Amino acid sequence: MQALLESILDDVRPLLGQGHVASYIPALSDVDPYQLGIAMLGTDGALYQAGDADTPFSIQSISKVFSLVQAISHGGESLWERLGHEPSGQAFNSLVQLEFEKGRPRNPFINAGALVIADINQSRYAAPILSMRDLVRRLTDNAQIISDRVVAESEYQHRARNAAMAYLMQSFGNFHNDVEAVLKSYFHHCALTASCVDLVRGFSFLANGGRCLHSDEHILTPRQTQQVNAIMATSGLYDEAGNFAYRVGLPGKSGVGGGIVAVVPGRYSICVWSPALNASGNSLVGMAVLERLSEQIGWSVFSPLSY
Ligand SMILES: NC(=O)CC[C@H](N)C(=O)O
Repeated sequence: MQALLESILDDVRPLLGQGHVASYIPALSDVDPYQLGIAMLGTDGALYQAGDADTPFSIQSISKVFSLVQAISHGGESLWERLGHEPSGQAFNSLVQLEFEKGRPRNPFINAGALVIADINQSRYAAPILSMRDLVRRLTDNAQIISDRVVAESEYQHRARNAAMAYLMQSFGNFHNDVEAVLKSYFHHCALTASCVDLVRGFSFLANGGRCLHSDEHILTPRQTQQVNAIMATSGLYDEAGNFAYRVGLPGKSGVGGGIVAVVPGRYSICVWSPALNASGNSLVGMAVLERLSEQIGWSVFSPLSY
């Protein structure tokens, strides 16, 4: 497995230099686009890593999975009264559908949906920024995880689009807390910084029936785990979710920091990171790595041979 990861990284290195780092968040535009790392954690505890797998990066929308898990664990099914679990077929920060559908976001992994989830968590926690950071520290088994204040501040300065979504939802009665306060929480969640190795630990419960691998903590029920994986598979890569299902065939979640997490249910959590993005805001080289991995090992939740 180790040799395979190394050879896949060597294989895709010529693609480095294609795509663009996210520049609409100025603090992310300075990141060196030539970085590339991968980590994989088996449910048997075996950890494999290659390239820049220990380098922390901005997890951005990967945090939307942690926020959803937090909301499910205190609210259960009731959150689906405020948003759906249908793919959107739109960009992660699109506004059009939101007005047509009367302020009810399609799913928790587009920005509008994640803002509703952040609003739900804001109602529940006295210190929403810290409670999310602590959840991520617990899940990744890394007490050093922090939210990068420079990134969070930069996102807040350039919040117009996310603010427009939140105020639009408020106008439809689907936003309960102070919009500016929820935006700050949301940006701090996006600005959490973690490495590929941290994130494979952080996502191990989704490969392991809801139980965290290192602590055996029960994070979600097996049924809830399957449901979160299903939403990742249908909506985790925004308007590229179909392409990801076709090319990779695993539940996945991307972020504009260039990270993509994928889950092989019952077997592995995987995280690949390379900062330059394609037109849908997903890591260009990350997609290529996961495609080769899935091709060479034959993993896909759509293939009977892999299970
Ligand atoms: N796709 C992403 O990673 C987007 C997250 C980013 N913080 C935003 O709100 O725009």
